Amino acid sequence: MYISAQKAAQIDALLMGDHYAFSLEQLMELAGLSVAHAAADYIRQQWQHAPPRVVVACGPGNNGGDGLVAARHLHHLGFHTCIWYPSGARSALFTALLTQARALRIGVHHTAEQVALRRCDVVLDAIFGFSFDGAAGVRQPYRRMIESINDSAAPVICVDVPSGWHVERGDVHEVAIRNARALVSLTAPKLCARRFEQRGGAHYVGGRFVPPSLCEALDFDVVRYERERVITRIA
Ligand SMILES: NC(=O)C1=CN([C@@H]2O[C@H](COP(=O)(O)OP(=O)(O)OC[C@H]3O[C@@H](n4cnc5c(N)ncnc54)[C@H](OP(=O)(O)O)[C@@H]3O)[C@@H](O)[C@H]2O)[C@H](O)CC1
Ligand SMILES: [K+]
Repeated sequence: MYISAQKAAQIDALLMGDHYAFSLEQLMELAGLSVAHAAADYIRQQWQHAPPRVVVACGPGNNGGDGLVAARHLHHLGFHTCIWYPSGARSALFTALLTQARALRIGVHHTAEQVALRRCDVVLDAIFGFSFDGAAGVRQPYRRMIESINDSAAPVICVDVPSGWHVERGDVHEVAIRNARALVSLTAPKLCARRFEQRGGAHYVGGRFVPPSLCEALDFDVVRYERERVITRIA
């Protein structure tokens, strides 16, 4: 059920290989849509009367891309959303995702000061996913970003892996997201999700697009989803 960082990368490579032929754009859209639905589900359960502003903190890789997509879907689901994106777009895909967000008048900010994170906000953590390497610490500006999220004491919903956590061993690094309340695992939970569950966090899985034959080939469980939902809550 819980997979290593290596297996997560293998799943991605197979999905985008000749046999399944998904594009990165497709996978990111499906991932971001799942994240938005899981975040909306969690927020609606926790804040019944005054939905908070959702600050989507995006890192430099595809985890950040999932965040850019999720911000747009959260906007369509009725949430007040803004994007915190310190890096520049690294490809035409990211430029397009930023353009789509701006066209919806979603604010795109570069610095902590511009975002002005408040205790009553919810942070969607899309800083690092399964390719994070914490051996030499977290490089700037992401170190500062994680520290200011921790300082704000805002509750955090994490995309795929809580940022700064070791993908397999969990919360073992000095600089890491501390106030993680919910986790949205994409495709299949990574090993660190076990530690997350042990702390009592809400755990969702999104990935209702993974061909069962791929689960069989790489020996991981097919996730069961109810009715037409794109996510399922497993803890
Ligand atoms: N299968 C799916 O459902 C899909 C999941 N997706 C999401 O993609 C991420 C994995 O994306 P990837 O681009 O491989 O990597 P990350 O976003 O996790 O991070 C890579 C970037 O982070 C930088 N990095 C790594 N370590 C550090 C560090 N210690 N300090 C600072 N920066 C760091 C790294 O920089 P390099 O210079 O080292 O290259 C990268 O820029 C997965 O988790 C899902 O969320 C996809 O959307 C596809 C579908
Ligand atoms: K993350």
